[in-house]
Amino acid sequence: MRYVSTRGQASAPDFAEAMLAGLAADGGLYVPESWPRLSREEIAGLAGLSYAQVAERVIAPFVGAAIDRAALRDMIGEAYAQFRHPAVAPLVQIAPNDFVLELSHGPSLAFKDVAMLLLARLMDHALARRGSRATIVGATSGDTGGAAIEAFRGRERVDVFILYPHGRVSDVQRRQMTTPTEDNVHAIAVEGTFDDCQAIVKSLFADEAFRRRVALSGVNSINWARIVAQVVYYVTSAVALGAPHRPVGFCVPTGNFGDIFAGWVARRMGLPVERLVIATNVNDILARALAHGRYEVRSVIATMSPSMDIQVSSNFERLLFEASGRDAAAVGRWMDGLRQSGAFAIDPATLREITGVFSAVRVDEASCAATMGGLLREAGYLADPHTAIGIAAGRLAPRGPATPMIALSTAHPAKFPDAVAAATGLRPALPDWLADLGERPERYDVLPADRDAIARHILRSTRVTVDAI
Ligand SMILES: Cc1ncc(COP(=O)(O)O)c(C=O)c1O
Ligand SMILES: N[C@@H](CCOP(=O)(O)O)C(=O)O
Repeated sequence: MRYVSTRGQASAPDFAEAMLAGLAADGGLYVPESWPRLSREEIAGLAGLSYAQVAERVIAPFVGAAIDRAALRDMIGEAYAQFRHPAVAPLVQIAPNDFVLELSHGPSLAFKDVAMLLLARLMDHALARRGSRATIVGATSGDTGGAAIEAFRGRERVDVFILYPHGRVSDVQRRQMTTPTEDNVHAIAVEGTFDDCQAIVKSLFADEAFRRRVALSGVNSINWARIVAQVVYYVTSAVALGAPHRPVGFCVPTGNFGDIFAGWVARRMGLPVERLVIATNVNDILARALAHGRYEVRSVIATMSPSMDIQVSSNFERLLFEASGRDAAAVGRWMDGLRQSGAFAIDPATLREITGVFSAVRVDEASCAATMGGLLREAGYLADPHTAIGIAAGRLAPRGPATPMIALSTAHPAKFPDAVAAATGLRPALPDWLADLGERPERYDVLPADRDAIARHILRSTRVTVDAI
């Protein structure tokens, strides 16, 4: 399978190259040249299979000949054996037609584990075949960092640098990044927002000399391999509720738009998804964009769902590319507008395509807290603030009366104990393997939101430079 960039000026010959590149050389994001399809019969045939078996069938067409099928099967098997629930991503019913898809049974207690544990194995495999190594640089608003550090810690072929906004992640999220002792992982507290961190990462990717010098790669959802692994749970959950014979809706707590874009991919492959609901907190750029056709960056507001405190929602670019009929020139103009003035207008035809499938609902802090409290009282369900935003948005979004709505539970409540305790009166405890997290020594560097300072820090610290390859 060949991959093309959303900006039209770069391509990758296969899955492995697209994965190792992370971001395309023209600044765009990779998507497959064509979309694989799952027929109704193939979808029906997934019923009763294990999560790993479904994952292999969904992921294999995107990987093509780049990785041997038996090796892919082994890596998938190993990755999903790390989950603490036999179903990997179990569905919980909270009302007659409302379900929660729990994605936080992995080692870092967030949905990021689903993709990251596989990505670490896929990258190792691709690097070993090339006899090379990589420096991974990622930005996190809280969860990607912990999952990436967990998945890549101690791996010989990669050094990992994670940029997070200083003082804007929860204590548990920070400690997951700062307490691992392996010397191939580095946490950097950036004096800025997540958007600053993400902009710095993108600008490092745009620096060809730096990119080559450190063999740069990425683990954010700008990396196609992240998205493809996330498609799987849309398929397993829809099939569990009757697909292909019964359509479903999904509501997804959204920040960087990677998770919900994976839902769009599942639909594009043939899964009967009636509606995809973008759930945002008060950082509502996507809700405003869908309502008014204008994507306009504002200042980030800190909330009790910090992982969604994002303005520049990277994967929206992939949706714009698809919804505009793969008009790379238009995407280039929109992204130029965003860089120059912090805004762009979406043309009416593209907006119609988007709103035909997606709805967007903004959930404020009071509704988020009320949803957490109500869920515990009425359904006995303890949700974290991100999940609560998804559930609240699903209740407010337009839907057919018979269509089951699946809210994605993206994090474990114990990652946000203060917010959960304030809303419910219950303070969730960390699971056994993280019980002493608060006592482990921390190790991190604090740096200004300055691209050059961060580039120098990475160059000084990485063991991977082209001279060393
Ligand atoms: C707990 C949690 N929920 C939701 C999101 C938003 O997901 P996405 O960035 O894929 O839209 C994130 C961050 O990515 C997260 O960590
Ligand atoms: N919410 C994310 C932000 C980065 O998203 P990604 O999916 O693009 O890695 C986080 O928790 O770090």
